[in-house]
Amino acid sequence: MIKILRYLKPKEWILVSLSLVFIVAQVWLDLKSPDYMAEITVLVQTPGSAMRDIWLAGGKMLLCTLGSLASAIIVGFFAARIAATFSKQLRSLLFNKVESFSMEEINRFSTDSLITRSSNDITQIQILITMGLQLIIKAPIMVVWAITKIAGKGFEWMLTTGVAVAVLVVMVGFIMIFVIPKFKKMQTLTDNMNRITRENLTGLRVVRAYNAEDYQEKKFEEANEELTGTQLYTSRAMAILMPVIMMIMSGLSLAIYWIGAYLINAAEMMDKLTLFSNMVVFSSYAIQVIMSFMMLVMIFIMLPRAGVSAKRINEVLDTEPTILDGSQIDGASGLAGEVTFEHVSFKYPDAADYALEDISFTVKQGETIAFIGSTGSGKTTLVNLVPRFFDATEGEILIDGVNIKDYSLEALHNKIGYVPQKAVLFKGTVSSNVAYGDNGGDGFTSDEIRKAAAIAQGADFVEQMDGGYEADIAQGGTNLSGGQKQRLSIARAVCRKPEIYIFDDSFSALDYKTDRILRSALKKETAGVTSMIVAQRIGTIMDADQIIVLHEGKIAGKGKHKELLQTCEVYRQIAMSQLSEEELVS
Ligand SMILES: Nc1ncnc2c1ncn2[C@@H]1O[C@H](COP(=O)(O)OP(=O)(O)OP(=O)(O)O)[C@@H](O)[C@H]1O
Repeated sequence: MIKILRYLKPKEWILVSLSLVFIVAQVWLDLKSPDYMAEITVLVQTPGSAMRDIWLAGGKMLLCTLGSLASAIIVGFFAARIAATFSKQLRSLLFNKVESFSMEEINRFSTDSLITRSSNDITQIQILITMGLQLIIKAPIMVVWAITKIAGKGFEWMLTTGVAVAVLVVMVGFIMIFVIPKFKKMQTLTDNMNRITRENLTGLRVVRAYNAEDYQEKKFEEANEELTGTQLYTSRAMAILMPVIMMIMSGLSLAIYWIGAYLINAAEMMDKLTLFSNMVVFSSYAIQVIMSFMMLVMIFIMLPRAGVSAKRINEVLDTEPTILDGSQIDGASGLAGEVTFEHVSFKYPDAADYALEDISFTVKQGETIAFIGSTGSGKTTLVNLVPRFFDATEGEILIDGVNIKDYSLEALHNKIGYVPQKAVLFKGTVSSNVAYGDNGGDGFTSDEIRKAAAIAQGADFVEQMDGGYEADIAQGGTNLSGGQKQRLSIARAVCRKPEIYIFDDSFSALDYKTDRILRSALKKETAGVTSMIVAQRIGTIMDADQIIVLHEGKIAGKGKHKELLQTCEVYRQIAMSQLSEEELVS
């Protein structure tokens, strides 16, 4: 918990210091009140006291109470401000950190856990600061101060107060031993709940189509029950704790007055008044001591859960991304768009086997290289190494003669127009989706957006949409068909005018005719740009300058379509399953 406080800004520390001043003032005022009460008690018991003096003492007591109230309100305001700005700061830090993560770190934490850490965990810290700042500072000061006030005012009363505090400490300790592990579990269970809810919402169509509502509900119910059970356990423990503290507090008052009655009874006439006044004052201070312990208990309730949350947030913030930024901006001159793999092997983190082994090839500027192979042969993995979504385990990848690790990530990504297997669209408009991101230039003009959409064969359907290029796109592009989404995704890559295109099975959602027209438009309009194409269809890649046939992560064949038909059995089998006899021999 302490570690996370390093993210508090100086301005917030100033507010914490000011809160400290007001809290000390509040404690002083709270502990001053009983002194005036003792004064009033003595005045009332002393014959011939002036009414004016009683009013004066009463007035001072009232001022103390009002002062304490004002201080509490001010501290409350400060605490709310510190908590809100600190949460904002943590949210931004987490967001930026997660953005710098490679797929390895994201998979390690899991998306659901990262969402809980950025929302629920931060809320726990916010609650602790809002409610706890006052208590954390006030309780210890109050305990020490109140004890010094009552010290020496009567051994019997001190002993009674000591016993009450001891009972309280044992009770709280006992409950905490059982409750703290549950708080830790609660955050993991919240992750689990988020995972199931998210899975259900994103896969809703499949859930319905397969009548899997009951199955999903059962999964949800199990997670929900477990979370509720844990919450109930902790709430019940706390529900026992509070009345017990109140009982100890009332019991202590009763014991002080009871002991007081005996002491006053046995005392000389002259000492009775002093003893009575001491008893009244002592009981007030003793209540303050117990109240302070009660505050400490509340801190103990909030602290473990917030502590767990702080640890989870720190875990993310302390994680160093495995993909480190280089500094190079430009590649070797005259090589714009050249990609070389030199004996590249790759193993997914925690995987036993290599997904790619000893891959070597070079594709020159303006050429098209295609990757084909059975499902799971490593095609996506291979192209994902180029934008450094993962780093190669062995070997080197060069772009324009420079190792991709030496480029700044921004410069590297500016060279690439990446179209993923599954089109990703963001909430906004057609234009904002096509002119997405930054390519290191001055942004994109509407002509460039239209041209990119036309090359991607998307102009016709965009113009028919309500609002054309300003038409709304729902989150995830749910108001578009698969092929339309894919075309906008391709237009986005075209619009940034990259040196290298990466099409990861990006044409599969298009019909054969559109696929062919789109590729010929791309070839014509973007001559000089290197293309790396992953495809399942032979028709999509048979014109490529170079085809790499992958089989179980290794290169099974390399060459042009006709050569491969002669030399590569894997390729021939794929081709035979897709092309007619005439197409094969032509
Ligand atoms: N994130 C991951 N973690 C661990 N293993 C993975 C991961 N992604 C893919 N793999 C494994 O790596 C291998 C290659 O997967 P890849 O997605 O590259 O295949 P692919 O040829 O693109 O398949 P497809 O044509 O079905 O898209 C597969 O065996 C797969 O199980």
